[in-house]
Amino acid sequence: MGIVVERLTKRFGPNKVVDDVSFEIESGALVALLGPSGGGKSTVLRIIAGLESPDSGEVILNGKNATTTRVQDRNIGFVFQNYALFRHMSVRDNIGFGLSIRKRPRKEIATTVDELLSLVQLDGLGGRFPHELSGGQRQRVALARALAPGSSLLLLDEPFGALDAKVRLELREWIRRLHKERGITSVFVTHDQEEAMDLADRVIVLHKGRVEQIGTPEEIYDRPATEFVASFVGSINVLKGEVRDGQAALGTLAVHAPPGTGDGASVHAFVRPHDIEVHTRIDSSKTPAADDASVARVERLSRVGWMVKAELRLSDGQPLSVELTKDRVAELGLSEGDRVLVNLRDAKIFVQDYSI
Ligand SMILES: Nc1ncnc2c1ncn2[C@@H]1O[C@H](COP(=O)(O)OP(=O)(O)OP(=O)(O)O)[C@@H](O)[C@H]1O
Repeated sequence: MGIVVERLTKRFGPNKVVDDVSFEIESGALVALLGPSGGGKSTVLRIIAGLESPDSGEVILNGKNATTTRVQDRNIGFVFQNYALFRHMSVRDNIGFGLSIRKRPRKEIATTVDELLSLVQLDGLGGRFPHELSGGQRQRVALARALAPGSSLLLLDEPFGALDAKVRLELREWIRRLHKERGITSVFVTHDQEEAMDLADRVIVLHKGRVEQIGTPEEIYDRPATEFVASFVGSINVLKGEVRDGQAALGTLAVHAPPGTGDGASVHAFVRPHDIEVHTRIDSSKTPAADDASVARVERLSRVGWMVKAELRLSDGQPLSVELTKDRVAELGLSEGDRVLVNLRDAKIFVQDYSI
């Protein structure tokens, strides 16, 4: 099912929780609504589901205006964070619930439930009750239940929220698999950027009720449209400066200015920690690229898995976070207090004009 959301607005009392939100989701896509808590993600999802009505704007499902269509007529499966299973019903009855209320023949219900039990690999557990299942299993029942009525759109609101890290990863695999096998348009809400980037083929970043950016995970990561996106998704250095003679002067560092910016324009450069080269003076004699390097002091080195995070301070006082492999740190013989030379890899820097 394709979704078009057009200029949605929703207020709760004085708060504009959804503020002129528009986006399109292609049929069969796996999309994340990503943003910090309170950004309006759940409200947007609930409006698509028909559980909430917008103050203005439209929801178009499969080319038809569905803004006022009743929930039960939208053909949508919904999965919540807290499973929301019926406690007094067996797994089978939970999964078959949507079909029972639609008065489907018993035989059809039994076949569909069997099929779904095996899809979510819970064969043999149909007679259990929710309290006899683990968190991950319960969430798989919730998924199966959402799929049972043959929904062509699956909406998942923080579906992994209540689960521990290992089960979250497993369930991520589930969603990936289900999505691949069934090709159902799926939209999930998350505040976890890693989860969104890993699972979704498109990400919609929502902040304070507004769309900050829509793109593939790569676009969001490599070309953040706003400073908010840059800092929310992955870690990044923000260096502030201004354009002088076609160069973005960022304190002691300089990179190419973005096209179309004139002298005096104020710019922010976003640089990922792993896109910064570090040399020692001795090492730099082998590296011609170090000509335009800037001097920095190593303030702190800390291990993060197989990487080393180095907190540097440029000679103009700006902090700079750098990530290096352990091997590179050993090769440079780096320790805290050392003076080093840093290079920004020009091609990896995203410079934004903030003067307008
Ligand atoms: N029914 C409601 N009545 C009043 N305020 C609400 C209601 N639903 C949501 N809100 C408020 O709207 C804002 C956005 O909520 P929403 O749940 O859409 O955000 P979210 O991005 O999904 O955040 P979270 O991850 O915390 O759920 C919040 O400030 C919330 O308190």
